[in-house]
Amino acid sequence: MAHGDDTYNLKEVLVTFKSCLNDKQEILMDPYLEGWKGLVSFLNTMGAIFSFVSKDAVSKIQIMEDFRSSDQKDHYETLQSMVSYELKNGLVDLKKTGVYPTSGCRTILRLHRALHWLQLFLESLRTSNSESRTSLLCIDSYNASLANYHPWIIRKAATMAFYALPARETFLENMKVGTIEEAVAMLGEALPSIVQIYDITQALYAQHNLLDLP
Ligand SMILES: CCCCCCCC/C=C\CCCCCCCC(=O)N[C@@H](COP(=O)(O)O)[C@H](O)/C=C/CCCCCCCCCCCCC
Repeated sequence: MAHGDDTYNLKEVLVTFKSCLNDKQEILMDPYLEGWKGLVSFLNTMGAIFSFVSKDAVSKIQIMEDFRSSDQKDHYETLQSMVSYELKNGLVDLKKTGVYPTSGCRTILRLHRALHWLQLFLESLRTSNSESRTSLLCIDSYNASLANYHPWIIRKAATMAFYALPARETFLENMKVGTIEEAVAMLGEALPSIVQIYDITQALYAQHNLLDLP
């Protein structure tokens, strides 16, 4: 799926997240980035109001894809190998932004925080009812996660954009995975892998004191 490609199949995207773990419970970079690219394609259908979000996600995906096509690509095969390689070689700005403003570790940390938002949002979408407002579900999930890392101006812009989200039933229909009930069931199937990826990444970053990278 290319950047900015507006064709998407959310079922495939969420299945891609399922394929992120290898048998050593390491997170494979390529399907992780593929999953994000699919989400961005879906986001692009939500209107130009989200283009500032989409651009930021695309630029972070691109940074990681550049690592994956560089001479050092093997070190970026999993999140675990990336952390070990970058730390061993002093390639991460640990305290303040300096020589490595776009290290793999800090770039993945931004996507990882966004994955927490996604997890909360999908869970609330799944368990809400037809009366619930998607915009409010999204605002609540955002405030409980990503917003804590964003300055006032981004929080304001994000909140305004969330009000443009369609009603819950339209949103679920836009997912194009069948009926509303089927879309809800698909969220239930996809969430455990997203939670697992989030938890493994969180533990990896906590173990190496990387959760506050500038
Ligand atoms: C099955 C249902 C599907 C739900 C579909 C969700 C689609 C979401 C697609 C992409 C999510 C966007 C991920 C955004 C990554 C943001 C990373 C970040 O925090 N970046 C900030 C910090 O970066 P640095 O400056 O330190 O490099 C950056 O400042 C942020 C800029 C843009 C604003 C980010 C707002 C994030 C809101 C995320 C919610 C998206 C709303 C989607 C609504 C469906």
